[in-house]
Amino acid sequence: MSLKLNGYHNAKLSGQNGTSTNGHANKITDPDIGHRYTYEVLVETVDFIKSRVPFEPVVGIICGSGLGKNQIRHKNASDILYLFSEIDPFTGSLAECLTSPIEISYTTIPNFPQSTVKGHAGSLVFGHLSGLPTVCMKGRFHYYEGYPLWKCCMPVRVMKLLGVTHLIITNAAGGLNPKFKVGDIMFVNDHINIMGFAGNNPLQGPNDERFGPRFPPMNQAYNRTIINLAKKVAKEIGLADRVHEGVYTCLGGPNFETVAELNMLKMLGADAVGMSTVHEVITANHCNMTVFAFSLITNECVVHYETEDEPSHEEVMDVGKQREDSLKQLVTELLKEVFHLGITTRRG
Ligand SMILES: O=P(O)(O)O[C@@H]1C[C@H](O)[C@@H](CO)O1
Ligand SMILES: Nc1nc2[nH]cnc2c(=O)[nH]1
Repeated sequence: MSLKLNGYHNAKLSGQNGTSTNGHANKITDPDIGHRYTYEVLVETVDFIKSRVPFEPVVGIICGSGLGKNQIRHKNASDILYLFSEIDPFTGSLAECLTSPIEISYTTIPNFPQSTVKGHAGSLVFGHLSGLPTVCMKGRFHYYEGYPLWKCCMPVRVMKLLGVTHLIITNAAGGLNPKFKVGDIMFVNDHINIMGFAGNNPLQGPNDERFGPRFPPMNQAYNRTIINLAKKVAKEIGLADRVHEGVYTCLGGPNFETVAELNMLKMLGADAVGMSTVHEVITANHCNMTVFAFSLITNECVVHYETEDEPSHEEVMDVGKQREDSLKQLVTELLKEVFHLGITTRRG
């Protein structure tokens, strides 16, 4: 059977020549786990990107809902889209902070999934941020779009192969912690992988040691030094009373949670809930990237039946728009500090 994925034959995605930890050849027959991106397929994607971008990014940024939606103005209709006018450094989406940007639409990148969600533009933007070569994902992939977790996380491995050592992951999330207000920022210090409890993990299936180990640790998934730097930077730019630290959890979505579910998540120790990030963080840690993640609290979770407020994606995007200037300033200033200190990757 020959299925087509983004114009590339399934066979190309299912070579499965990764090393199995028990020494046996990987013979995949289960159709659900047999169509992953092999190392070689990702190299093909990376080669395409490298042929269009004249530098290697060291910083990767994944823009959350509402934080990566604006289209950069284009000079022509080709697959590489050059910015031609100067943009105010603190207006527009996070990607607009990049100087001399080169934007590549996901639709033109071999093997890349496509964005289907409002507020997720669907392109990679390359440029410099705080003087550092950076790639920014304007639009991420979610499980509820119909993508399996390994596919949602494919761009993380692409970034790794492009040279990215430090990944900044942003998301929009509902606040479970009663201290959190709409518009606050939560630096993620840990997560609860609820989808993983049921065995749904982006690393499920054959392990290719060229990416990372079969059994990666996750107890230091979020770089402590960067969280502390982010707190310092937040203070310096006047955000001290709007930032918190906390535990993020992700559900599959697309529906927002019931009152009973939210109360359960609170009891479990989650401070914010969203529909992304956890699997990206797992994939990034697996391949030895240094991770910093933060949530923009776009709504307060409704934990009482008497409350009539309802969350909506429109509200999520509106809050993203309102807070994007602060977030951009935070990321820009933080990056200066991170690379001044020279923080190394997890495994040296
Ligand atoms: O991509 P993120 O995690 O920032 O988006 C959150 C979760 C849903 O995609 C969306 C709901 O409004 O916001
Ligand atoms: N699951 C979930 N995702 C969100 N993204 C933004 N707000 C929310 C929320 O309340 N719940």
